[in-house]
Amino acid sequence: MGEVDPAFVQEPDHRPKLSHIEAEGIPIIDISPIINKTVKDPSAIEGLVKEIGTACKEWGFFQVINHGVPLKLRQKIEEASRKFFAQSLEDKKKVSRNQTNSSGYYDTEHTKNVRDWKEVFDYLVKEPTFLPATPDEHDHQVNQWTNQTPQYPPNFRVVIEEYIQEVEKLAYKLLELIALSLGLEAKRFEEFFIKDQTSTIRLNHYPSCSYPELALGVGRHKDPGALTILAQDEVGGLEVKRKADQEWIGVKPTPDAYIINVGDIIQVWSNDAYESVEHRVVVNSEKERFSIPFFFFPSHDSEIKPLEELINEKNPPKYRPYKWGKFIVNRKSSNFKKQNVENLQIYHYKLA
Ligand SMILES: O=C(O)CCC(=O)C(=O)O
Ligand SMILES: [Fe+2]
Repeated sequence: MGEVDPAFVQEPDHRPKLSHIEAEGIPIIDISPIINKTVKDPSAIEGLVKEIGTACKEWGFFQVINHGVPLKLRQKIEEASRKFFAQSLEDKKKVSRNQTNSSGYYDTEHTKNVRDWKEVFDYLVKEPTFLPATPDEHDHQVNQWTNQTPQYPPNFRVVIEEYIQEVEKLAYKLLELIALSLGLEAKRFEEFFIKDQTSTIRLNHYPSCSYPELALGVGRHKDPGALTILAQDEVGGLEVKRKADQEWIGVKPTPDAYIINVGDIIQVWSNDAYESVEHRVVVNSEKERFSIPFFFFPSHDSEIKPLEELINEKNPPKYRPYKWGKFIVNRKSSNFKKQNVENLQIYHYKLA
C-alpha cells in the first residue's frame, strides 16, 4: 500500500481533517448498578436510565465503564486478532469471506463506494445463523450459515466464543436500559433477539497509511443494526458526527471502556426519538489500529417498524415496515463491490 491507489481516495468533501478535534463530548456512563444484578426497583436506576436517554438523544453514542465484561477476555481476543492479522495475506485468505460465505477474512470492503483502508475478519455470534438466500422479497428461501475458523492462532475459536458470551450479556443489559429510557418495559426488545439473532462480531485491522489525508479506515456510515458495542485500542481514530453542529469529533480511547452506538433499527423503533449517527474511522501514517465491534442484530424475520407504544395521532409512524433479513442481505451484497448507486438505507422506508 505505497503509492496512492485511487480506489481508496475519498471525495474532497469527505476527506478527514488531520488536526482532529478530540472533545470531551461523548458521555462516559458507569453502568455498575445493573451489572450482575436483577433490578427489582426501577426507581433505583432512574438516574442511570436518564443518562442513557440523554446520551442517545444528544449523541447517539456513549461509552460504558464497569460493564461486567472481564478485561482478561478482551485482552485475549485482542491478542488473537493481532496474531491472526500478522500472518501472510496468503494464510489469511485461506479463510476468505466470499459470495457464498458471509463470515471470514476480507480486505476489499467499500463504504459508499470508496474502498476502506482496513482488513476484517467476520464471525457469526450464533451457529448456525439463518438469513434469506436473496434480497428479493418474493424469494422465501432461507440459508444456514456457519463460521470459518482460522488455524492460527490455535485457540482462536475458544477465545472468540468466550468473549461473545460476555459481550452478549452486556448487549441485553443495554437494550433494557434503552427500552426503559424510551418509557417501555425493560424486556420490550428481547423477543427480536432471543430466537435466532443474526449478530456478528468483527475484528478490524487498520494498517498505517501513507496518505491518511486522502483515505479513511471506514468511510462515513451509520450502523444498520440495533446496537454496536465497540472495543477500540489505545490508538484512536473513530470520529462521530456531533449532532449539535455536524462537526467530526474524535472519540478519545478510554481504557477498558466500550463505545456504544444506537443503530438504524433503534432509530426506526423509536420513530426517530433516537437517531443512528454517522461515524467514520481516520487512519494515520505511523500506527496501525485494531478494533472489535459486536453488531447486535435481530432475527432475520423481525419486522422493523416504529413501536406501537411510541406512536399516536400527533406522532404518526415515520417509516413503513421492513424485514431485517432482507435489508441486511441486500446491504451485504452491495458491500461486496463498488457500485454506482448508494446502497440500501432506512430513509428509503421513510414515509413522507
Ligand atoms: O473501528 C472503529 O472504531 C469503528 C468501526 C465501525 O464503525 C464499523 O465497523 O461499523
Ligand atoms: Fe460503524
